[in-house]
Amino acid sequence: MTLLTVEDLTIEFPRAGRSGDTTRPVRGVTLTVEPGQTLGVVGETGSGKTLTGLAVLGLLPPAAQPRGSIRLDGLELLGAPPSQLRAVRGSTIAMVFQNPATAFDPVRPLRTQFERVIRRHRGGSRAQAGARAAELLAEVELHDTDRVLASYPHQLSGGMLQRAMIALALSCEPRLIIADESTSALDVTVAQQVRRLLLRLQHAYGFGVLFITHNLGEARDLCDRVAVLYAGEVVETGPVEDVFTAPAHPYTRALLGAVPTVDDDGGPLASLPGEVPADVLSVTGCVFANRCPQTADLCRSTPPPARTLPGDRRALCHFADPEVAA
Ligand SMILES: Nc1ncnc2c1ncn2[C@@H]1O[C@H](COP(=O)(O)OP(=O)(O)OP(=O)(O)O)[C@@H](O)[C@H]1O
Repeated sequence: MTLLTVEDLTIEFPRAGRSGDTTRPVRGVTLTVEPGQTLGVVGETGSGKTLTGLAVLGLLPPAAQPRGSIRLDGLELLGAPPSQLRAVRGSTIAMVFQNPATAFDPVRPLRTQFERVIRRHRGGSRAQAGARAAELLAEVELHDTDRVLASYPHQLSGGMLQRAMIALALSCEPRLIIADESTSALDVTVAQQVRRLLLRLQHAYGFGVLFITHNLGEARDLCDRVAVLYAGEVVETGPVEDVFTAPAHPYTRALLGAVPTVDDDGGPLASLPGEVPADVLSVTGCVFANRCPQTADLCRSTPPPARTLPGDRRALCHFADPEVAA
């Protein structure tokens, strides 16, 4: 069974000071994650990546009004009671954040924090939880476990803390890990080590990963499939190698054109000429039309359909064509 299915997810916010008026920074997002698979969610800043991840976690800001469907192992999460969502977050889904320092309590040593989480999940004594914490730290290649567990967060390097956070995430034996820019704050070498670690753990434990990043090189390094977001919509999805070697959507082509060498340490997305329309809801056709090098009259008048392409791919474009890029 598919692990995570997000279907037609739209997130609306009331517009400040304008009664009845709304913004819709996420519109019609559909994506899936299979067990043991990593789906990369890539896109420029403000494209809706984080809101999509927060919606899966049931942690959207209170003003957000989501609709659509988010199913985890077949269980509908959108609209589920808060107690059920808390239970899912404590067991089935874990989150790895960009800044591990903020995920840990700064005034408690790691041992206390690990023990609390492990005992909440598994029960048992403090000694048993401490032993499990040491096992988990060894699993993420932090070997001086006594010293690490006795440390306060500020006493560890960013890379060590990120590994510790992955260990904490593993402690609940998650089926899905949501990693939001989880290596962006690390230097290139440490970031790559952490990505390799995630891959190794994924093979060992079989969890799925929703990997949110603005870095195409990172997505290519880690992911099986990719979903490209533009202005709140998934404009292209497919197997990562196929999408990156022969992108079907002009936006994906433009992104890849802006980063000529998408290798292991490929940089962040370069900015493209032009801007996302200030009010995407007032756009009658395709929201990328004002920046697209291939715009036709049809693009300005009619929203593009999600076109299914060979090779388990989809693109939101009237003229989607993976051959164009080849
Ligand atoms: N609490 C909120 N109220 C209203 N609008 C919001 C709120 N949070 C986010 N948004 C809108 O949603 C858009 C998408 O935000 P999101 O954080 O998902 O983008 P992102 O793709 O993760 O960007 P980044 O890479 O910069 O984190 C934002 O540009 C903003 O317009």
